[in-house]
Amino acid sequence: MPIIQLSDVSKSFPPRTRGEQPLLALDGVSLDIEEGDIFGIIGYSGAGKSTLVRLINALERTSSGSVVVAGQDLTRLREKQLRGIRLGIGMVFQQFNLFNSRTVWGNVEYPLTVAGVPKAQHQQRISELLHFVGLADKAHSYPDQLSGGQKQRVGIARALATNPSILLADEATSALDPETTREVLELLKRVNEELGITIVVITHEMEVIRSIAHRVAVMDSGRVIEQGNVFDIFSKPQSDATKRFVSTVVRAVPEADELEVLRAKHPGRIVTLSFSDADAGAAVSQSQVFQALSSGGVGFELIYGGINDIQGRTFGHLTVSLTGPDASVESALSAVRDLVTVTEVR
Ligand SMILES: Nc1ncnc2c1ncn2[C@@H]1O[C@H](COP(=O)(O)OP(=O)(O)OP(=O)(O)O)[C@@H](O)[C@H]1O
Repeated sequence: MPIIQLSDVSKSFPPRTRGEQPLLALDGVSLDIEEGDIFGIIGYSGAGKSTLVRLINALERTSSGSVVVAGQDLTRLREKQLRGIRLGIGMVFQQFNLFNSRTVWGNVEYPLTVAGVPKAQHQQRISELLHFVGLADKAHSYPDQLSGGQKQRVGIARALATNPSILLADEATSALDPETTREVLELLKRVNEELGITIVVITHEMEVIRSIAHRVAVMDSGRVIEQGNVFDIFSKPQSDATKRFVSTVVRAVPEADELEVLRAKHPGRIVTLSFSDADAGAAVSQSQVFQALSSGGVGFELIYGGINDIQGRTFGHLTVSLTGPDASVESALSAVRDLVTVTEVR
């Protein structure tokens, strides 16, 4: 049973000026997010990600379709019941949203007070949370005395204060440098693994998806255009938008301008060989591929690409230039096609 289930969800906003069409921010979105998962949602600006988050944490209502969170259909609940649902969902924001006038301790205490947790329990809970995020020594600092990464750690501690079962991280690392991003993503991973909290990560950065997500949905113009486990999406993206996202972290097929440079240097026939450990016998087939290529007097040179590791599994795209008599190249390639995917580079 998924902990979050969206079925055919649409959300439209009234037009900004009279006579215009309503704006369809979400258009028939269906998603199942399993308990214990780290689920990534990626899309460019305006794709509908934030709207989706606001439906999951019950800040907005759907125009049609249903949102079920922890077994409760939010579209059927009253405002008072929705408040209960919100308590079970922690939020982490891009701009941290801390109270600058309160200390780190005060920021983490705030949700405990709002939730009516007895004062006598605050001390232990806050201290536990600050230890968990590695900020026990900053309890009495104010946000403007902290680095971006430290601020986001406070944001995470605050989001965890009331023991939510779900954490929504909306562009949580987008304001951070790459090194700090890695630290915050590692912390989110610990939140998932050690505390068993389901995490929904909203981002426009594929590197974030690669680093921590188990499953991912790609959004474009209010729709989910592709979804699946992260390895499959990275190794075999289907839609153009997904391919563009993947190409930001994976060198697959050379772009037109790169190809021009490669062609000038390598006169042979250029093909890309795509490997994946999901293909049967992949470990063996790499050496078989190179044997097959070099047989029959065919020369080959690796000119572009690389092998990628996604959560312990490998795939790669290697572009090679093949030289030799046409018939030999063709026969080598037909043997190779039995082992891996071969794409002609034109
Ligand atoms: N309250 C609103 N009223 C009118 N239009 C809205 C409202 N909220 C969002 N939209 C519109 O819905 C579309 C989706 O916006 P949304 O903020 O969900 O996208 P996003 O993928 O989160 O983008 P970003 O990363 O820029 O926030 C946009 O065209 C946006 O202008």
